[in-house]
Amino acid sequence: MTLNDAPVPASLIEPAPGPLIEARAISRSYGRTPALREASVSVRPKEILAIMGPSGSGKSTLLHCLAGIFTPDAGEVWFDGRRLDTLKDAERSELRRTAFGFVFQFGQLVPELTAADNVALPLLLGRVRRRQAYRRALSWLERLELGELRDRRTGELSGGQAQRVAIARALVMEPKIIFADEPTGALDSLTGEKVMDLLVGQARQEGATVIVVTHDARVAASADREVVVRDGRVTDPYAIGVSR
Ligand SMILES: Nc1ncnc2c1ncn2[C@@H]1O[C@H](COP(=O)(O)OP(=O)(O)OP(=O)(O)O)[C@@H](O)[C@H]1O
Repeated sequence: MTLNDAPVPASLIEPAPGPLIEARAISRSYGRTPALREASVSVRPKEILAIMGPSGSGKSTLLHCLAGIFTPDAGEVWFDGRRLDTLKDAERSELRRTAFGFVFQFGQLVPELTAADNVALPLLLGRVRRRQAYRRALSWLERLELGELRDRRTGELSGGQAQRVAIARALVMEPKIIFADEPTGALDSLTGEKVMDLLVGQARQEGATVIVVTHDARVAASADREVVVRDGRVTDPYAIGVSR
């Protein structure tokens, strides 16, 4: 076979997929405090992106704007070919409920409910039948090695167990994208590493995109790419100081 007969790799024929989610020069202030200044970032489908940067630099604000929880004062947010920041509140809430999953630092679980109840909850709110909702919830709890704790109230779980329940609850809806804000911030380093491995491993299996805000370089190391936020702007970690 000559070089000319060699099959052309698909990556050279097919264009790289466009971004799944993108912030275009977004700015956002809290009163007179600017938190984001024309920040831009784009994330490809199935990519795991870590957002790092000093305290107060605007990481959480960026994540909240990407997730449609906050609306930027200027700039645009695009998700899956649709402009997110100009959607009506009801449409944006529906998108958040169906296509987005969230894992925050303190899980945001309902402590009086059991692990199974917490994971089934988003399905029940989406009108999935009770029996099916619990079947799916239990299968996710098992995937996250929590099957035995299904009937335990989440207020009585350890931090690491609670974060795994929060991951199960985020993934049960089969979201296209998971937003995680310091998901391991309240855990010791070993537990944090395990929780992050589970989040990344399960997201990869499901083909979900993950955007994770973290201070922890080990958490960032399990991402495909990292960006750094400084003074409300996103900079490439390999070209510090260059605005994108
Ligand atoms: N609710 C608020 N009201 C007023 N200012 C706020 C509010 N939330 C954030 N800020 C300010 O906006 C800026 C960016 O905050 P943000 O929480 O996005 O940063 P961060 O990088 O996530 O910080 P950290 O790593 O400490 O969580 C900071 O100067 C912060 O003090």
